[in-house]
Amino acid sequence: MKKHIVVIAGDGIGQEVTTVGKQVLDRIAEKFGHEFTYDEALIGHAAIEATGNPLPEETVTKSKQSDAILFGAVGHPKYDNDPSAKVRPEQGLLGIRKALGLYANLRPIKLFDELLHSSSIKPEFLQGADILFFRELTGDVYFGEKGRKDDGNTAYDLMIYSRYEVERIAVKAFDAAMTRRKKLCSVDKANVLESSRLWREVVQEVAKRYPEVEVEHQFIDAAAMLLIKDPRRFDVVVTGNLFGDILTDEASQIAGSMGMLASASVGDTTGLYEPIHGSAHDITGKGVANPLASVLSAALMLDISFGMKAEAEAVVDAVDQVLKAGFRTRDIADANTPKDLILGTEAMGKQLLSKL
Ligand SMILES: NC(=O)c1ccc[n+]([C@@H]2O[C@H](COP(=O)([O-])OP(=O)(O)OC[C@H]3O[C@@H](n4cnc5c(N)ncnc54)[C@H](O)[C@@H]3O)[C@@H](O)[C@H]2O)c1
Ligand SMILES: CC(C)[C@H](C(=O)O)[C@@H](O)C(=O)O
Ligand SMILES: [Mg+2]
Repeated sequence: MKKHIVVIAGDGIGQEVTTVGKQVLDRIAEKFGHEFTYDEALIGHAAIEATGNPLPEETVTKSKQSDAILFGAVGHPKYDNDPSAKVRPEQGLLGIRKALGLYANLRPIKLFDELLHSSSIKPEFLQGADILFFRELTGDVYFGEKGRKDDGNTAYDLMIYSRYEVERIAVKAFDAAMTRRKKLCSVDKANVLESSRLWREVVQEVAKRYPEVEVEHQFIDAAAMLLIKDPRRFDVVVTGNLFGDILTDEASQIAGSMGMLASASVGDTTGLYEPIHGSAHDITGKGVANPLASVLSAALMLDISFGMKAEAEAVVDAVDQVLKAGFRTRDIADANTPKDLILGTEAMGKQLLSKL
């Protein structure tokens, strides 16, 4: 199959990890007889530096014309420490999600067996944990009206959801639950927020179309607690943009590290595949970032956008083999990991390629 992929590496470790993600895609193409062509596009701080705009029009055009997008990360300390900055790298990411109508962000929480004992959570609470988050991605407080009033002394971000926005993400989540363990947990704050009461109402309506799915509703505060206390109780979780952002960073500790969590942002058009982590200023340029989230995002691309199941499985299997062989990046190593098995980004990539 011929596929055209746009690589939007972005900022910080985004550059380092997408290099490995792309190498893995190349190896898959070679191994399975596909032809993948690539283009690059700017976003975030890198785009601001080059064009003054965190999301140049050209990036949107190239993305729309592609078959899939491999995304790295955006962010720069310069803006994190300057709340008054009007132009920010993160606007690039939010903008491309909106421009491409990528309303569903699938974040699988997959714990590789080999990492069971290196997690900060006790293995007896973790073994067998397997959660698929559906984070709504183009609505909520992220995209509601925002601003300042009273001479800048009051600020607001409107938390807003429309029925159709909740319905379409709920349908995707229920459809996925039907292919899994048929359990769905919807997370909101309906005891306080009106937008959450609409959320719950719509999820209850959609649930009637899926009588086989066992549905529970949890408030975000309780869900955050249950995720650590008993991760195995969850199968599919559907939630809003902000709650999903926070809960999945928390859930990264079930998988071992932020560097292990991949995601697929899908909707109306071209899918965008992005690790859940950011540009990680603290390790940028050190060559120690874990590339597996990018590699596993590439696997999601193969599966979801290209329908290449065997190819996707080959990638996940290679990750599994590398971990079984004992190799670790720093973030997933523990006190028992021999020093010579702790690899940098590039060396981890080489190990993966050797398994493919
Ligand atoms: N999708 C995105 O592009 C995205 C996501 C989150 C944060 N950000 C941006 O990234 C910047 C840094 O934010 P942050 O520090 O809150 O979050 P972060 O995800 O960048 O980093 C959080 C912690 O996880 C570690 N980490 C993250 N990815 C890793 C990897 N692949 N391997 C090893 N360790 C990894 C980092 O070193 C850091 O200690 C900010 O500017 C923020 O806005 C972007
Ligand atoms: C950088 C930021 C805009 C982004 C988000 O909040 O969606 C990030 O945290 C993520 O999880 O992809
Ligand atoms: Mg996040």
